[in-house]
Amino acid sequence: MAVISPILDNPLRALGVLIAAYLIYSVGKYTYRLWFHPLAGYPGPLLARVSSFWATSHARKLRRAHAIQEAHEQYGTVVRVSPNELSFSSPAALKDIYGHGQGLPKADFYKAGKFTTEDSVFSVRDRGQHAGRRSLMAKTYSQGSIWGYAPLMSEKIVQALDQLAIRSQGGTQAVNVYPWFHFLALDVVFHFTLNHESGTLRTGEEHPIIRELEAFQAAFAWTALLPPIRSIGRFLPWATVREPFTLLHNWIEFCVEIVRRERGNDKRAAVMTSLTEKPDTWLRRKLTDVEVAEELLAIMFAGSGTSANTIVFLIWSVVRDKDIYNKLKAELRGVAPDPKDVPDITAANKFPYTNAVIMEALRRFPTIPGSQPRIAIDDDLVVDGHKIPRGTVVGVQNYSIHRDPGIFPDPERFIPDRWLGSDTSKQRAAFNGFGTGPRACIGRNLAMMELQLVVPSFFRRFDVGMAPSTTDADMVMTDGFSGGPAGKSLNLYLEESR
Ligand code: HEM
Repeated sequence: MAVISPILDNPLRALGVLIAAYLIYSVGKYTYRLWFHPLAGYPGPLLARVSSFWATSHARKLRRAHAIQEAHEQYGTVVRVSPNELSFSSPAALKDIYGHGQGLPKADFYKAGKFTTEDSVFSVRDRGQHAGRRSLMAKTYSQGSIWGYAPLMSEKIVQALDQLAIRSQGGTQAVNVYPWFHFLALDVVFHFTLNHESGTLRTGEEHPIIRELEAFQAAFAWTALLPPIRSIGRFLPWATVREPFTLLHNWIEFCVEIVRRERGNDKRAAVMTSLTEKPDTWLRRKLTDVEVAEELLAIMFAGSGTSANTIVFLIWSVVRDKDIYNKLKAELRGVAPDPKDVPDITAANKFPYTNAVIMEALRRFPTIPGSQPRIAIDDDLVVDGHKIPRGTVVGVQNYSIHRDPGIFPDPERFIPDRWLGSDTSKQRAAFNGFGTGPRACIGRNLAMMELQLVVPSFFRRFDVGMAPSTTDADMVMTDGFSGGPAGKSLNLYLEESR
């Protein structure tokens, strides 16, 4: 006490002691992380090795995946991207992290991926709990069930293309197709989950849920940075923080209300039936209204922007390359005599060049571009030959593995032919657009069907020209966990084809 009281008596001296203590603590922490941490031997940007600030600052600028890719180009296939996180970029790592047995559990990062206070199949981290929830829905997402939904999806595609045709006035007016493919993708998942149409395709007016979906991205980013903000965000005085959480709250209320209403409806959507009828094997009871709503919210988020942005990037890539455009048009003229036809899904599944274009769009523009972080829970984990300490966060980001020049030569170029050779097994082993293993995309069949129906229908129906108002900067991919074009616009001239 005799030593402390002269310090406490003098506020300036007390402040100096506090600052000195903080500096000593920080120097100690950074020295440990740099030289004595179990990951100290891994290369990476200096700031990333001592602090998570490097990764979070790039995340806030929506370019975390790009920064990590630059680090891979500089340091190789394994990079330390945070004091406790390694990013890998090899097919072997894909198998080691996501593929084997049950795969590694998702990292705490996914806690931010909850809409309500409950977990969904997307956010849940426990492997047993995940298996229970996923098995409830697996049949609804099988290819057989999804293909049964093709006629309804085709109707929606015709609605969307008709709206584009009206707005393009015979090819004389540039049309921004970006919102229309978002309306379409949203209406598809809306109908799939809620058995209702959102109305946007008929009226051309944005459904409030579109803004609410966008708001979730901002809320997700804030929550990943500062978890407690999730419960207080909508009461805060700052509009930039308050607004996304308020919109998110409205969206949750809307979904819970629909679940309450739909439970007793014998014409409810198949996904709703699968979530409400049988007990969850892990919980050993049926799901509550909020738990069902959480699943629906997750599906709408995971299944709309991802598909829509893939379509937008694909169209842009095709229209700017005359050879690819002509090859695609030639294939489609050969298979669909009527330009206004939406093809049958069993036929569309086999259009060779169209499917190569789709694969190349999913490779070049993976709409989940960043790492899908997992946690090492055992002491004996080996990833691509590296022994990984327990507790380390590990991941492979699609933005990087899809740009491996050894597997995809000239990776920045859009080259559908790379999917058409006699042996494409190397490319397919490195393709991770829908994830790998037990946590891979449950909606893959729905997304693929959407791409396989939209792409031929759009390019068969229209002769397409790029409007000069579309710039390369508009089409730079942002990474806000899901990736999209920065400018949120793709302006095109669309003339009815013959
Ligand atoms: C082109 C479109 C799509 C792409 C590129 C895509 C990609 C992915 C990827 C990479 C994952 C793994 C994420 C992770 O581990 O963090 C994932 C998971 C998931 N996706 Fe998709 N997705 C698409 C469309 C859809 C659709 C249409 C739905 C639903 C209707 C959907 C629902 C989900 C769900 C629920 C998960 C979590 C699965 C689990 O953890 O068991 N996705 N998706």
